[in-house]
Amino acid sequence: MSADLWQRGCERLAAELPEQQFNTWIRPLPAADVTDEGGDMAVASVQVPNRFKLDWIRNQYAGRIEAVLSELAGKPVRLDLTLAAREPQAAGTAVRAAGPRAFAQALRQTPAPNEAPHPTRPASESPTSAHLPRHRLNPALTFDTLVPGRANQMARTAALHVAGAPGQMYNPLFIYGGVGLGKTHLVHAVGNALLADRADARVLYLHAEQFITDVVKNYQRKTFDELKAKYHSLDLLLIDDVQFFAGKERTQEEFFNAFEALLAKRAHIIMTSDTYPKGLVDIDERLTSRFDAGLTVAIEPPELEMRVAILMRKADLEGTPMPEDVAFFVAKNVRANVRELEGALRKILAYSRFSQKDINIQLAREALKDLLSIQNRQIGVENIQKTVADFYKIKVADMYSKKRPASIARPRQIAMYIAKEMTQKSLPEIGELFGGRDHTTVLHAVRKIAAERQKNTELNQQLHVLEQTLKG
Ligand SMILES: Nc1ncnc2c1ncn2[C@@H]1O[C@H](COP(=O)(O)OP(=O)(O)OP(=O)(O)O)[C@@H](O)[C@H]1O
Repeated sequence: MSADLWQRGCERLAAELPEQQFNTWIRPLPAADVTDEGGDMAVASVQVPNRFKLDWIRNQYAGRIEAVLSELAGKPVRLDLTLAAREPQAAGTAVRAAGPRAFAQALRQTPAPNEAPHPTRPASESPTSAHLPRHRLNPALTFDTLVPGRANQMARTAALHVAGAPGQMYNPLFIYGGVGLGKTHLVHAVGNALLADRADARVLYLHAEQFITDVVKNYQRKTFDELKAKYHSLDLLLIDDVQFFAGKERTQEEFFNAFEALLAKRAHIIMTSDTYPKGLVDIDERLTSRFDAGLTVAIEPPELEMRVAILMRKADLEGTPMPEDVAFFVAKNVRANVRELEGALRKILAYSRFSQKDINIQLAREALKDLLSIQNRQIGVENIQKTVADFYKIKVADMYSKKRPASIARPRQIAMYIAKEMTQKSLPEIGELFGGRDHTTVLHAVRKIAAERQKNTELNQQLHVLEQTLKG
């Protein structure tokens, strides 16, 4: 594969995209590392400096980048976006963008001072810079483009309600769920809907990480009044991934102040997180109890019919309708979350465009060959987590949460043990899938349960039932 593929791709994108968009999002990216995957597919790996940029590029440009690279390479090229490691991690290592936990963990590894998460990021590079509208909403993420279904019914209904009557019921609204299930999409939808209704509404979308950055900046400059003026004057504050506040005391304090001020003047606050308020760790109780004081709703992984609907809808939006039988085939095989569905769809579209063949099951099977062969070989960790959580009557979210009571920690260890026994995944991969835990935690769980199984017949029996269910 030609080493300058990325360079040529960028030249093409520079010609195609508006200059400002190209300069903001594509030009600053480091050159991709392009590798062949089994000959008929290549992977272009690109490190992105932060999660906000990563999500934005994935949502806005990934399809286009893949299409351009595929055309230039003469074969399908998959784009693999990863979060670049921050100092002080060794240069060249990357934190895979598998979920907020992994990223939060990377953040926590940054050195003192306690709250200086981005010592190396120049202000001009921040996603809060003038390249974006002040509210920082992505106009593509609306209620119209969000496919409804059982999995998001409660959250969507509550969000619609808030968009229609902010500052009244369900304040604050707390939305939680696993990665890639549409939390970010939903909060943007509320902001966009409110602005469509009232163009002068003061709305702000922020990833929690950006709030932290703001607090640090104002702390250094001793400009807390500005910070207050900015946040306390809003009508709607949308704040994503609040679990990132963990361990950041000063940020929590400022957020608490903003929170109280906004509620007092009946502005609305919507937050998202990877776990429910009481499941948050290293966040002051004073805050978590307030998070829970309005309405807390979960977004679950979508069921089969919803996955089919999402695929068909997104394919339509791309201008390449997907036949229903193909959508069922893909949805049956790609189950983890919507982001993965989007990835599968992109692969199929790129494959179809490149080979100039219509989309059918055969083509989908070829495009998703790698993914399907992995799945056929092994039972998914997600399935293990669900089965074990059902069996011990805990929430699936507890599998990724940092909660430690024995009633949760034990089923989690059992799930890790089964994941090691029944899948091909490595200890670090399993740790990652259990909320970004260290591989030594997984190893400890595996050894502990394996040893106990020898002595404890009741546990052995339970494990047996679980294993049969999973094989079933
Ligand atoms: N119901 C849905 N209909 C259409 N698109 C969806 C739906 N749910 C999620 N998506 C899409 O899936 C992708 C991932 O969603 P989103 O970024 O909102 O997930 P998230 O829950 O915020 O994940 P994370 O915790 O990783 O930030 C987005 O491109 C979003 O538009």
